[in-house]
Amino acid sequence: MRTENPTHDPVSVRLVVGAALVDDLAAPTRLLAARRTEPVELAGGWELPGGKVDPGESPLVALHREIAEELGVGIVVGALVPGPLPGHTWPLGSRYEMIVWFAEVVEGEPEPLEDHDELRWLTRAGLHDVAWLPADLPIVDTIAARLRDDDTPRP
Ligand SMILES: Nc1nc2c([nH]c(=O)n2[C@H]2C[C@H](O)[C@@H](COP(=O)(O)OP(=O)(O)OP(=O)(O)O)O2)c(=O)[nH]1
Repeated sequence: MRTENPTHDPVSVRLVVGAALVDDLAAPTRLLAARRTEPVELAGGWELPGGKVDPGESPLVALHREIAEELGVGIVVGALVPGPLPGHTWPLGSRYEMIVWFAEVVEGEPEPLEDHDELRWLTRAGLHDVAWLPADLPIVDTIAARLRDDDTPRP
């Protein structure tokens, strides 16, 4: 049985993988945010697509699996979004830690197939237009520092 663990002991904390999906890994200007549909206490909160690593599964395999299941796309994975915990993970409350990579869609168009009911591509200026889950706020700030301002002319 898992125990509550405020110190993020990796033995009892479950690893979650997340994708910071950007429009272009080489020159990112937009980040994909996804609105959760469950559980009820998290529904309506915005997050990075991803999910729990299955027992015996490698984190990168889990990332590709979760993104294919949730969004129906293939991705290429870039650099880590380095978190403050050992292994560059990010704390998600006391039960989970998340490892986050930048990634870019290389096959398909993202759709909210599973676990989400809306997707939005956010520019750096609009990153806080959605209500991120609380644990995601420092992650989003770190991603923001890597995004370029979107100066593409719009019709
Ligand atoms: N995927 C994801 N989960 C997050 C983020 N922020 C955050 O607090 N969480 C929490 C929500 C959940 O409690 C946990 C991840 O679980 P999940 O529900 O996404 O995992 P899963 O897709 O494998 O779901 P399940 O099959 O176990 O139901 O981490 C985030 O940005 N992305």
